[in-house]
Amino acid sequence: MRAATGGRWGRFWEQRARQLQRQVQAREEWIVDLETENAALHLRLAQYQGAAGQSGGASAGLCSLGGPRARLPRSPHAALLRLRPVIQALKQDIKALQASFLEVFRNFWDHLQTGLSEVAEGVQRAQLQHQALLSWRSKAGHLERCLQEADSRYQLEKQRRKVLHNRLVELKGNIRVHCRIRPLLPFDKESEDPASQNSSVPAEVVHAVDDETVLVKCDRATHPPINNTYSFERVYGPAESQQVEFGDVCPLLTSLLDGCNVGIMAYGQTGCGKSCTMLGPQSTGEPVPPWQPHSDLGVLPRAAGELFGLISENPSRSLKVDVSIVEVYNNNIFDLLAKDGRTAASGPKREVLTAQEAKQEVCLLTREPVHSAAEFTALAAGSLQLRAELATSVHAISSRSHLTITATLTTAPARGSPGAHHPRAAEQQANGPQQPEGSRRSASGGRAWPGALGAQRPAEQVHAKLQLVDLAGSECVGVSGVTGSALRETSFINRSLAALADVLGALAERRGHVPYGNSKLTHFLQDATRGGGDAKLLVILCVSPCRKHVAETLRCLGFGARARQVQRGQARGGSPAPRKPR
Ligand SMILES: Nc1ncnc2c1ncn2[C@@H]1O[C@H](COP(=O)(O)OP(=O)(O)OP(=O)(O)O)[C@@H](O)[C@H]1O
Repeated sequence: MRAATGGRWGRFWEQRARQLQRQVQAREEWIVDLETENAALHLRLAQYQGAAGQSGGASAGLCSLGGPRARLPRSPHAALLRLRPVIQALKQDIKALQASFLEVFRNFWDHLQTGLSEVAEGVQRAQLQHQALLSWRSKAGHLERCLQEADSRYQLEKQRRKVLHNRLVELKGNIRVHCRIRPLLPFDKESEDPASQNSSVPAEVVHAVDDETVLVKCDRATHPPINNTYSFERVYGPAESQQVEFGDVCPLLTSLLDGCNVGIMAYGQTGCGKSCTMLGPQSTGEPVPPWQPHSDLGVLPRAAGELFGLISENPSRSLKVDVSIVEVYNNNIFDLLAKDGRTAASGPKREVLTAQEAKQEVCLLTREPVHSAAEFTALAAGSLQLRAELATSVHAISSRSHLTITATLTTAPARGSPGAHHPRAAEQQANGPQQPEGSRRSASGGRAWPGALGAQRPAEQVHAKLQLVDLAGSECVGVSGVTGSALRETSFINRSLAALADVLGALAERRGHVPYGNSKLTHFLQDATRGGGDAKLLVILCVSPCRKHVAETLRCLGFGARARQVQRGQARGGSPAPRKPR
C-alpha cells in the first residue's frame, strides 16, 4: 500500500518537475525575444538620433545664411519669420540657376540639332559623292577603253605615217641641200677694209628671198655685178633659230630608226656658222646664257635627244648606240676617242681601209657605247677639246679639221647566230681586219669591249649609221691671212673640200668612176655620200651675209647647187611594211 502511494507521489513530482522545466524553458525563450526586440529598438533609436543630428546641422546652416548675428529665436514662428527672406533668396537663386540651366540646355540642344543636320548633310553629300565616284569610275573605264582604241589607231597611223614619211623623203630625193645665212656679226665689220666700210654697197649681200630661195646681190664698182638666185630644199634667214632648223632635220632621225644610213654635213666658208649649226655655240667657246639653256643647242645634242627618244618609244627592238669620233686633219684620220687625255696631241692616226662591198671601215676605230642623249653629248663635248683649231683673221676659233661623229645603231645578236658561238669570227665581222698586237685597246675602245681581242664579243647586226659632219671651213688665203703651217692646213682643207665637190660632181653626172680615193675625207664619208642606195644625206650650206665673203659664198652655193643634182636610188629600208601596233 505504502509502496503504491509512494509510486503515485513519485510520478506526480516527476510530472511537476517536467512541467516547471518547460515553463523555465518558455521564459528563457521569451527573454531572448525581448532582448532581440530591445536590440532592434536601440538600433532604431540610434538611427533617429543620427537623423536628428543632420537636421540640426541643416538648421544651423540656415541660421548661418542669415548672417553672423542671426540666431534662431527660441520660438519656431519667430525662427520661420527670420528664415523667410533667406528662403526667398534661395528660391530666386534656384530660379536663376534653373534659367541658366535652361539656357545651357537650349544651347546644347541647338548645337546638337545643328550637328545632327550637318551629319545628315555630310552623309547625303557622301552618298552623292559615292554615286559620282561610281559614275566617274564607269566613265574612266569607258575612257580607258577609248584610249586603248585610240592608242591602237595611233600605232597604226604611226606606221602609215612612217611609210608616207619615207615616200616623201624619197620623193624629195635622198640628198638634200639646205642653206643657212648667219647674221651679220661685229667681227664682220672689224675684218672689213676701210674702203669697203665707206662704200655705198650694203654690208649684207646675201638674202633669203623665201623658204627656198637665196639671193646674192652685190654691185661693186671694181667688180662685175652679181645678181644670182639659188634654190634649195630649205633656206634659213639670219633670224631663224636652231630649233626651226632642227625641225627640218628631225625627220631624218625617223629614217635612221627605219634602217637608213643618214649623213648630216655642214659645209661652208670659215666662220660662217658650221660648228654653231652642228654643235651649238658652246663648241665655239661661247657659253650659253643660263636664261636660254636650250635655245641655242645645235644639231648634235638635239639629234641625240631625238634618237634616244625614238629608241625608248620602241624598247622591244633593243637598239644599242656606239659612238666614234674622228677628225680628218691634214689628210690624216685621227680617232679622238682613242686619245688617252693626257697628251696634248690629237688621238692616234688611223687609216681608211676599203672592205668588201666597197664599204669603208676605219681600222681600229674606237666605238664607245652610249645609253642616253646626255652621255652622247658629253662624249662629243669631251673629244671636241682635242680638235685642231686656230685663230685666223676671219674667225677667232677656226676649226682646222673635218669632224665626223658617227653613231652606229646595232641590234642584239639573233639567237643561234653563228657569231654568237664564234667570238673571233664575230670580232672580225664587226671590226674588219684583225688588229695589230700593239693597238688592242683602241680596237675596242678599251672601255667599250673590255679585253678586246679574243674576248667574247657578240655578233651584233649594224642597223644603221648616223654621221654628223662639221667640215673645216673653206677659206681664201688672202682673206684669212694665214701663213706657215696654217697655210699648209688651209691647203689640205681646200683640197679635201675640192675632192668632196668632185665626188658629188661625179655622182651628179653619173660617172662610172667616183673619185672617193682622192682624199681621206671623201673616202671616210663614202657611206654618207655614195650613190646607189641606202643613205640619206643632208648638206647644210652655211654662208655669211657679208659683202667681203661674197666670192666664197658663191663657191659654197655653187657646191650646194651641184650636190642637189645628185640623183640617187631608192633608200633601202625606206618603206618598211606596216607593222602591227604594239
Ligand atoms: N646663226 C647664227 N646666229 C648667231 N651667231 C652665229 C650664227 N652662226 C654662227 N654664228 C657665230 O659666228 C661665229 C662663227 O661660227 P662658227 O664657229 O660656227 O663658224 P664655222 O663655220 O664653224 O667656222 P670654222 O670653219 O672656222 O670653224 C661664232 O661666233 C658663232 O657664234
